[in-house]
Amino acid sequence: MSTLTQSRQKTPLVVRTIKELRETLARRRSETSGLKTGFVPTMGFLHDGHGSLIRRSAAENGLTVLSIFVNPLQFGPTEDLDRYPRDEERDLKLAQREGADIVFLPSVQEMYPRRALTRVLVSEVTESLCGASRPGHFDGVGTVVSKLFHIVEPTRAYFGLKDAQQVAVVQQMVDDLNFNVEIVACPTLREQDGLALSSRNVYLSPQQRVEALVLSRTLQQASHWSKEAGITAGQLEERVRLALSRSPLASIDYAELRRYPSLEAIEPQQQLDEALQHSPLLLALAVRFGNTRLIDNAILSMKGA
Ligand SMILES: Nc1ncnc2c1ncn2[C@@H]1O[C@H](COP(=O)(O)OP(=O)(O)OP(=O)(O)O)[C@@H](O)[C@H]1O
Ligand SMILES: CC(C)(CO)[C@@H](O)C(=O)[O-]
Ligand code: BAL
Repeated sequence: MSTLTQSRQKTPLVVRTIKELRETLARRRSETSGLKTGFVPTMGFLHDGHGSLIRRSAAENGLTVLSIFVNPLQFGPTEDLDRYPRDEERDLKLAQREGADIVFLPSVQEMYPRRALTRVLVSEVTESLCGASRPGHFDGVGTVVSKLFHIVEPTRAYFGLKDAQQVAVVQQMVDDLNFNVEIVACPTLREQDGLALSSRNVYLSPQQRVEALVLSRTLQQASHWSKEAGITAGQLEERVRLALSRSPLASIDYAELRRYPSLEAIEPQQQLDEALQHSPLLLALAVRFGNTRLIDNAILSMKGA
């Protein structure tokens, strides 16, 4: 990864209002016909996982818009909205380095100026995993992503597979509501030791940071176990929970195998090789270390797929 001090790109334009963003986009589009817009929605405190999304967008589109907005609607009342990490100056340097053209940084007042009465609710795919353990979370995500898509009108939007359920929810919403945007699902970037990059990693104490490796380590083991002849979904989940529970600081929120992207449940007695003939499977983990909740996952596909 290049250093934050490198600045080979033009300084991105920072825009804080919807009106200015719309006017800027209209101007750029009228100057260049057929201009493709890539969009990377984030909550800021950017890391190289975000960087990989911005880089890909910049490589695939004439214009890249990055949004940084900590969306209150997707946080539960006891969650970390108030202490969510923020560093605008550092974010703008990373945005510049990775090739963002416009950074949209709205205030809460700008995004939700009046009593907001409309919500975008996606059913079924939101009812398990993070949707079950964070009630209302995906209503907030669906609502803000819809608003952002209406404001930016992107050709393509880039989302990370670390949040695999979010990708499934957004794709479902785009299909159901006929948003004219291509959703691009991007692989999870990891630290050298395997920990998935996440803004919330900053909350971890040194000891929790070491213990947090149990997520990626267990996912790797699970990918080997999934290839054992005759292993069932229930057996795999059981081994995964046992491996996670060996870490003294880890408290399991969920560790589940589901079909992907439908997120349908799998019968525990179903053999994996049989289940995989119908769709890929998502092995999704959410684990707490003290007050910090981390997620990670692996998508299992048929051999050679
Ligand atoms: N390690 C990563 N690799 C690839 N994409 C990522 C990674 N981490 C986050 N993203 C993606 O970046 C986008 C913005 O995510 P967000 O700003 O919530 O970052 P985050 O690191 O996931 O934060 P948090 O720690 O709060 O979950 C999402 O599409 C998310 O999936
Ligand atoms: C997509 C998103 C920016 C919506 O607030 C958020 O859920 C995130 O950062 O993944
Ligand atoms: N990356 C998902 C945003 C959230 O945890 O609220």
